[in-house]
Amino acid sequence: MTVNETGTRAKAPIAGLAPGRAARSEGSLFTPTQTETVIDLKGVDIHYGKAHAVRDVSLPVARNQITAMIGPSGCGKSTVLRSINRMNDLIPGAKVSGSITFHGKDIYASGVDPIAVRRHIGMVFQKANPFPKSIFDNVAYGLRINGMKDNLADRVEQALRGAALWDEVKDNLKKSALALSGGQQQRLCIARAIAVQPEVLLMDEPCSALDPIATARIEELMSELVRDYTIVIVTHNMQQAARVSDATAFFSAAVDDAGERYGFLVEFDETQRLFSNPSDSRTEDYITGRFG
Ligand SMILES: Nc1ncnc2c1ncn2[C@@H]1O[C@H](COP(=O)(O)OP(=O)(O)OP(=O)(O)O)[C@@H](O)[C@H]1O
Repeated sequence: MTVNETGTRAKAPIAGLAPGRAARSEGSLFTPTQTETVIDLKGVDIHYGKAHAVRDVSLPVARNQITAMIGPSGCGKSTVLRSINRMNDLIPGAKVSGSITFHGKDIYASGVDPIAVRRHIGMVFQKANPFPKSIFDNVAYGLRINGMKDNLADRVEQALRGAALWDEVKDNLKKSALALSGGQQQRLCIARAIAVQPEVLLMDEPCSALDPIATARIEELMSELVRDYTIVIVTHNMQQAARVSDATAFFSAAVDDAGERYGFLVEFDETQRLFSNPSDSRTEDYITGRFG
């Protein structure tokens, strides 16, 4: 993603991205048609060492939509999310196979720089993780390391405005980020993520450490951000998925014949339909609380 003269976002290919590999699986049950597919997972398998943690996931992510991933603990939601911007590369023994494309280009192709991938596909974590630096320096961090140092103050302001935090911090930009409340810290992390103008934001349970008021604020913010960004969120909170997302992927876990536990995608559909009329009984059992 590059910033043009008017400050609007323009798509730019990631240097070194080659055309996508052939997909191995048959695709998911539902393809969002309203907007273009930005990220496309096809037949994705993820191992941690010998453990085959996630099996055969196919999932298209549509532009300017919120795609939610829900499911019981340990079914692989975070693992799949991390594979979308190559964060799993940082985990020793983690291996992703199958095809994950960004605008049709394979993000795992040789020659693709994972740091460039993460600049286009940013991430916000479960627990707000501001650096022990000032509010300004937290937001400026990614800009500096990516060489985006022109108009630094303006870019920081825009990111803080985009994360709905500017009015609360504009007079205290030199204050330590660690002095902010939990909800403010999470919005600061969102500002840090959007400062480098990514196209996609991955959010791994961004509200799980927040109180209901701070959670509502982040949910409201997500509905504003989705006008400019494509968002994928992992959440334990089904009500949250139902409230904020356009499409929902329900994951579950099973044990294979060898006794090994693995996660897989059960159903992917428009959020409203998945929650009101799921096509798989396992989804219905989960959303109605009968899962056991
Ligand atoms: N860093 C890691 N090293 C080894 N195994 C891991 C690692 N992270 C996750 N796993 C394993 O992969 C599987 C899926 O875990 P993951 O955290 O992706 O599930 P999840 O659905 O996000 O769970 P939760 O909702 O509890 O966060 C689990 O069996 C887990 O133990």
